[in-house]
Amino acid sequence: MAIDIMNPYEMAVAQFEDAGRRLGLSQAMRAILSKPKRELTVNFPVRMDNGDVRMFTGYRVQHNINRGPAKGGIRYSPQVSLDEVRALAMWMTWKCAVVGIPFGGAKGGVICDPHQMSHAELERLTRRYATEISILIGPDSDIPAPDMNTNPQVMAWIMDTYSMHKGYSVPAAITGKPLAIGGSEGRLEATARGVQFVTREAMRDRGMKPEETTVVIQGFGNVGSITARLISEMGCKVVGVSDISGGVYNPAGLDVYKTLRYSREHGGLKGLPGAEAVTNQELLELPCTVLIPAALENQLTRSNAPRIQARMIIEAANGPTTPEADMILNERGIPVIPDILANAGGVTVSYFEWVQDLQRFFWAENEINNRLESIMTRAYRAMCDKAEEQQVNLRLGAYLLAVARVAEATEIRGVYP
Ligand SMILES: NC(=O)C1=CN([C@@H]2O[C@H](COP(=O)(O)OP(=O)(O)OC[C@H]3O[C@@H](n4cnc5c(N)ncnc54)[C@H](O)[C@@H]3O)[C@@H](O)[C@H]2O)C=CC1
Ligand SMILES: O=C(O)CCC(=O)C(=O)O
Repeated sequence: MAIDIMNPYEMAVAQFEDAGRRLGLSQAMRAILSKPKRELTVNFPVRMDNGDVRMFTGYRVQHNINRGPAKGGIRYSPQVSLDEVRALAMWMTWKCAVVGIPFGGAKGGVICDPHQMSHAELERLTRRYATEISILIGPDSDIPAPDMNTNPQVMAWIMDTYSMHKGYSVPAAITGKPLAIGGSEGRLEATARGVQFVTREAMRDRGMKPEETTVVIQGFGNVGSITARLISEMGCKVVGVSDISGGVYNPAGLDVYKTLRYSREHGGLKGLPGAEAVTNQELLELPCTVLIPAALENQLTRSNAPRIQARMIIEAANGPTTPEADMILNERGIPVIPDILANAGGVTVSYFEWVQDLQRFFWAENEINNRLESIMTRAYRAMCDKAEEQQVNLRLGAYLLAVARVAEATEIRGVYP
């Protein structure tokens, strides 16, 4: 591990502690909120297509459930670790609190490489993992959703497996499902749409005109690729994008629709005609107005933060910026719109999906998008006001709001003596 790459859980605790100290939370409250409430590790067998049986390890961590049922995605990746899932669960708690939706925070993960598995293997892995974590999940207790390398199909298998155990369909047990089984209009685009609303507000505040704004996006999956489309529809010029295979750059602007089609047809961005190939590290340091990390944690570190040329960073990924990089960017006057706010559009529409499933009453897409816009812009404004009032950066502004809400719920429930 490179020296400036941080353990994500230590990073999440450091960010929380910063807010906890400033809020004057008691030692007991800080101890409660810095630890996950429940952690489940499951080791389970899956029969592979060649007949072999392989063991897999998965996790489901609930950080806090004082404001409502636990909520958060499931990640499939060879790099998943318990500390990563702990961090992602804690970030979910603050995310739900900062946008004011009635959930606590959770996250799940399975150590696997879905790109090396067949559809049938992935289904068997998913169903077995869902069974193993079914002691925690449910519409009133813990509601999973997609994250990296999981999608509506995976959510459908989890919903089906959970429902098979119950003996009836329980759509509200999971969100991010296909529309045919109780998914919500707008959920697929929701995280990116939230990123777009927040980017638009942050640009307006700084007098950045879309036609003069260049954007670089790291990650071209659900969040990154749809963000690229929505941002270019806003009139901004997307000059660089990347995926795990590397990045592509054209200072004159990429044709986002052609790029999307190329990536779909070729299974990635590598070799995109009319663009210069760059590495993911080079991509982050390209000249641009707005940089949007939309892939992984630990991308902006103390090593590259001094060389970032963007005038503003929007964290579509969870945890892309280490606390050291945060300090450097802050000193350099580069605002960072923090993950817990910037990418909260996904969980916000997951909340709408859960409500619709519980009521068996579905809303139109424009209603979803309008409600999302109003929640995201209100939360963005509240974060800016808090940061201004306390003379702190935007991450701390968002944390002060979120942590205070979770601490208040914890205190008022009297869950500690
Ligand atoms: N899907 C959702 O609704 C939400 C996702 N997020 C966060 O957004 C980020 C992206 O998630 P999704 O788009 O859902 O995942 P995805 O699996 O759809 O896409 C991930 C993208 O990142 C790229 N990538 C993977 N490893 C990389 C590396 N080492 N360097 C550069 N690129 C790499 C992949 O090639 C892919 O293009 C994650 O941090 C996730 O936690 C946050 C909120 C909600
Ligand atoms: O939609 C959800 O419930 C959670 C999405 C997620 O995992 C995230 O916001 O990081």
